[in-house]
Amino acid sequence: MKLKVEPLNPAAFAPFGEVISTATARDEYKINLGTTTRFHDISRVDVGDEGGIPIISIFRGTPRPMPIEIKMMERHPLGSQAFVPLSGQKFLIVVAEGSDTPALEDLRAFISDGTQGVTYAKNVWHHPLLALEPESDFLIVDRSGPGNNLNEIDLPMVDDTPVTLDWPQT
Ligand SMILES: NC(=O)N[C@@H](O)C(=O)O
Ligand code: NI
Repeated sequence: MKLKVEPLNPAAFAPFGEVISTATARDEYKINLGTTTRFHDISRVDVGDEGGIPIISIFRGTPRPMPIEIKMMERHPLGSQAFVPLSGQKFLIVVAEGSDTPALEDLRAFISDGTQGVTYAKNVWHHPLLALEPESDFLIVDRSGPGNNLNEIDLPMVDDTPVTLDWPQT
């Protein structure tokens, strides 16, 4: 099965979480004597269940071998997880609707233009980081704390072939 890669946009991504960009701030105003613009309250961090705390990490991602195969998904039942590219790099996002076992038809794929990050809402199925450009860093905001915050699942194959991607025509 080939999964169509869509340009990332807030409306399309809304069932899965939030797009993080200067265009998606809930408010925007000047601070610091007008020298800085605050893009305020872009995305929410939802990590407090079962005593979780928010932490900031950096993931240094390297591209997956091409053609990228989508063989598994994961979710974090106790917290959201945010990815922000730190050097304007594009990256791939694969998510699935619903909180039950994801079926292939529930999968959606998006590509960030490099100015956009994402927050996966708590318990949303997603593929672990899919970097597309040579070794690039991502700021991560997610949860540290007790309890199991990771479910993983293998995806079915069709005719012994894993899900691959149908990239937009450039
Ligand atoms: N394993 C880990 O911390 N990262 C994943 O959750 C991911 O979504 O990349
Ligand atoms: Ni994750």
